[in-house]
Parts: sequence; structure tokens; C-alpha cells
Amino acid sequence: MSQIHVAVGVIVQKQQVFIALRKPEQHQGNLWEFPGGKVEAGESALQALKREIKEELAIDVHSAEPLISITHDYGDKSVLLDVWWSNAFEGTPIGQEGQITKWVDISALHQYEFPAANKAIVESIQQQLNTTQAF
Ligand SMILES: Nc1nc2c([nH]c(=O)n2[C@H]2C[C@H](O)[C@@H](COP(=O)(O)OP(=O)(O)OP(=O)(O)O)O2)c(=O)[nH]1
Ligand SMILES: [Mg+2]
Repeated sequence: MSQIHVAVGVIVQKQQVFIALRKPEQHQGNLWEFPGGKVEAGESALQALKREIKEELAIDVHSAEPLISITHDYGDKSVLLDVWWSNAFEGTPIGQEGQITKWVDISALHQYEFPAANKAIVESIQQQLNTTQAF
């Protein structure tokens, strides 16, 4: 099965992270996500991240650091999630596609239901919070 390459953004501010609820009709719908989307042909993952975050949240990501890469097979789709974190962005994130959004304390992230592939992302974020002052 071909793999979908996805750029995912962990947008951090004051120990909170911005999450959005996937629409019911989307793959892995009705679950929370970190904003992002598919990397297009000819694009780097970082370029895709900046484009998707601009399209979905109307903010400009100035710089981002790689956090973790995850491959996951959902059975109907196989994904490679290239996850970045950024606290260097300009603007106030507002969902541009009618999606429900929320700033969540990093320590409370486990209370939200994410797609299965995200378990490792949430662990990585919480570990990062515990071991560095990066956030
Ligand atoms: N954006 C995002 N996608 C995720 C996460 N976790 C996870 O398994 N995925 C999966 C679900 C989808 O199969 C794929 C990303 O799809 P997407 O719907 O965001 O892609 P997109 O923005 O380009 O939108 P479209 O082409 O479907 O309109 O990655 C996550 O935290 N954020
Ligand atoms: Mg998307």
C-alpha cells in the first residue's frame, strides 16, 4: 500500500498546544488532531507544514523543529507523519475550515481522543516538556 506523507504541526504557546477536531467525514474523523496535511509533490515537509498551517489556521510559522516521525498503518490508509513543533509563529490561530479548535495544557493532552498514530506524538510532547525548557 502506498504511504501518505503528512506534515503535522505542534503549535506551542505558554505550555499549551493548539488542537483541532477532525470533521466526521474525514479519515479518522471525530478525533482530535494536530493541524497539518499532505506533503505535495516537489515540496519539503517543512514547506508543506508552513503551507498547511497557514491554510488551516491563518498563522505564519517562522521556524519549526522536528519532534518525531511516525509510520502507522490504519488498514485503509498508511501514513508517515512528519511531526514538527513551533513556538515561533506570527498571528493568532483561528480555524479556517470551520473546525472546532482548542488550546490545551500539555499536561492535559492525554484527555483528548486522537488517532492511534498520535499516541507516540503525545508521549513525545510530554517528555519534551519534562526534560527541557524548550516549550
Ligand atoms: N493533520 C493530521 N493528520 C493526522 C494526524 N494523525 C493522523 O493519523 N493523521 C492522518 C489522518 C489523515 O489520514 C492524514 C492527514 O490528512 P489531512 O486530512 O490532514 O490531509 P490534508 O489536510 O492534506 O487534507 P485533504 O487532502 O484530506 O483535504 O494523516 C494529526 O495529528 N494531524
Ligand atoms: Mg489537514
